Amino acid sequence: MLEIENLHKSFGALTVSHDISLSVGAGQCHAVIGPNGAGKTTLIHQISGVLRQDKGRVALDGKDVSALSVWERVQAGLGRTFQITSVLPSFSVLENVATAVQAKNGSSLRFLAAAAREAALNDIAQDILTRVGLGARSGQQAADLSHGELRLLELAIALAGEPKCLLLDEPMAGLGRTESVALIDLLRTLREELPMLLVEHDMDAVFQLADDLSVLVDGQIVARGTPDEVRQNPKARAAYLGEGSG
Ligand SMILES: Nc1ncnc2c1ncn2[C@@H]1O[C@H](COP(=O)(O)OP(=O)(O)OP(=O)(O)O)[C@@H](O)[C@H]1O
Repeated sequence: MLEIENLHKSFGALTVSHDISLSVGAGQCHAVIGPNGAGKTTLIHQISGVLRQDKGRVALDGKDVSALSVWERVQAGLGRTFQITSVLPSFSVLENVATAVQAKNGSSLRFLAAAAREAALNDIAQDILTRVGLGARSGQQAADLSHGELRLLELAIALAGEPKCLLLDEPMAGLGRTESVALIDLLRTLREELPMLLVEHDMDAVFQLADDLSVLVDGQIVARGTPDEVRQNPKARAAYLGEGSG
């Protein structure tokens, strides 16, 4: 579903992505882990279109999206959650999601009268909110949500775009234990129908969610495989898991 081929990016003399290739298949979660400064954010930014790669290619569902803008990639089906929140704080929770539903489906609902269109958008938004566990919070102003609820709202906004693949950039950041467990459960359910590329520091989340793992160090993938394979890989243990290579 998502294919990254030989992505290469330098900032001046510093090469931050060295010919990175990886793929995310249908129904799969592929996680990228690595120490601070390894180049994870730079990689995600090239995939989402925030940064343009020097070389290489990003393809979504067989279509080359390398030259598209961020918004064009979202329209092509690349959903993403942001480390910096994309929520509109003065809007209600429902309005935040309904706005995203409208951006995706507005033209298909244009034949409806205004009131019916609004009801249809709200119904779709409410279903998505229920799915992520925020159904009871739809009338709240987004500014009143807790940090954990905001992360769920971001996810709901991403789902409203009906993505073919989801980029998750540190979704567990700042969550408490209970919230993390709930989000991991939700992502496990979503993974069945929505392939994901996950960048995450929380190893509990990574090992519970990932089918495939790539370990990024100094802009290069030094190990890859299933979580169990990576756990056993001396290079991965030495580079990231904080153990000796023996
Ligand atoms: N715009 C930029 N100009 C110059 N150097 C940059 C730029 N963006 C990132 N870097 C450098 O690229 C390297 C990789 O940064 P990046 O943020 O991608 O790492 P990361 O793995 O996401 O780190 P973290 O886990 O701390 O978020 C770092 O050395 C960083 O200082």
